[in-house]
Amino acid sequence: EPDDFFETSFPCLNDTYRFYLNKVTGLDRKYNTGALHIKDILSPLFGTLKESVQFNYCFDIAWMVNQFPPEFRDLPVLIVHGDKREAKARLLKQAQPFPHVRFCQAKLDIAFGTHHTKMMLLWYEEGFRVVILTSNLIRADWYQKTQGMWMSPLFPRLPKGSGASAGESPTFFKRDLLEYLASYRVPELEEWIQRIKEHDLSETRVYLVGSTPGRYVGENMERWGHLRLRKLLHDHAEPIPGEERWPVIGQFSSIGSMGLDKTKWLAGEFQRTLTTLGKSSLRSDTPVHLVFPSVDDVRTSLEGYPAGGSLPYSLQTAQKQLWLHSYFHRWKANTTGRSHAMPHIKTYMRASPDFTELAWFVVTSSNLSKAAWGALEKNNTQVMVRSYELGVLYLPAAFGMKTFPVLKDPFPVSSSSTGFPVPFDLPPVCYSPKDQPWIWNIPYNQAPDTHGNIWVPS
Ligand SMILES: O=C(O)c1cnc2c(C(=O)O)cccc2c1O
Repeated sequence: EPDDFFETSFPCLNDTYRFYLNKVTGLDRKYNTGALHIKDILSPLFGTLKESVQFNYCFDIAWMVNQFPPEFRDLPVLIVHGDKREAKARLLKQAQPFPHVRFCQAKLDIAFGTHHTKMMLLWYEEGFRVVILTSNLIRADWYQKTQGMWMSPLFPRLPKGSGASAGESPTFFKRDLLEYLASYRVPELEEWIQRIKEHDLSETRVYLVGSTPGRYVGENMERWGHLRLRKLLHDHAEPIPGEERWPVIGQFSSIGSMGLDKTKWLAGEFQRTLTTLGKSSLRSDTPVHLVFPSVDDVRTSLEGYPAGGSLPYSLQTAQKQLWLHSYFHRWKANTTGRSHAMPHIKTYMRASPDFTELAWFVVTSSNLSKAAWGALEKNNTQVMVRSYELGVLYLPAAFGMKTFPVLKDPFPVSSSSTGFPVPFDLPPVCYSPKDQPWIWNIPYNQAPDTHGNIWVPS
């Protein structure tokens, strides 16, 4: 069975949580044991590929084709993207030399919406696998950044004639994945919805947290974005004594416009979601730590200032919300050797006051923005989501635990550890008074980066 192969070929993978970081070039090898490159994900050791779908935002088609092993390199690949007009034309032109690469344009009918979702559907001779990740399909996203993924188990085919509800997981992942795919309302995904129905996804222990553009009312308000997360935390997490002292941590690589003060969205509806545990919710006294790289974090990174090209926080947005910057903490990841590998991963979690336990953990494509998570409108009777996003929620109950212990030293990996491998250092470290959040469209010419260069955006 390939999963046994999985064990023998990748003995150092953590298959408790199936949460992996991307390999980073230039680190001591110790910090890459148990990390995966895209070529590892597409390796025959994980299954004998027949066809795949790549949902993403940014694509280098020639580079992507080259990441498949030669024996899989001309198998059909469907690209699900959000490009329109000239951008769509450029994308399709990239695939001219590759007739096996086809395209599906996701509908983006609400302004400023983007197709951020990053997911691989891998259909093998042996079954089916899903990967939900944070990396674009471009070389730079797999080189010297901190990125993450959830890799599903190998889902075997169901016996012929199995009922529609067969192969469901305790977290209803199968239903939720099918609903997410159906939300695109495109013919190209129909055959994939059918294929997934024929497979057994029952070993899945994570909950799916997606966003699909739209304006939702009534029960539909809880299907996507942060109200989906709130519903899951309400239904499947337990209240914790003294929970108001359990900090929320949000970590992301971009930031949207969130209004003139914290009550407009962040400390209101979004914090109400992040502080929900069972019946209890908005704890306005709960500490909220936001992790976003400072200018110096970027300047001293492996990539240098160019890392900031993937941290698109604009001056226009930043200057409208200076109140936000008091929440900010540095990017520090000595635990994974990734302090100088700038984050493109996005994670959210609820930690104990001493940061030794987690009440839950999310890895997702969603940055800190209303577009991604949704925002309430019309006196809280409607929620508006602009973008496609996808992530997974880890809840201790789904792993037979009350909380997740935080794994102190995730590298080298132990395959059966019950500690959760949080990718950056806890507790997060506050910005010093001199620290500034990275802003990508202003010059930095006072201090050279690791490559001796300055940053002067055009
Ligand atoms: O991974 C993504 O989904 C994603 C989306 N957008 C951007 C932008 C932008 O939207 O201007 C700029 C730089 C990087 C990204 C990026 O990495």
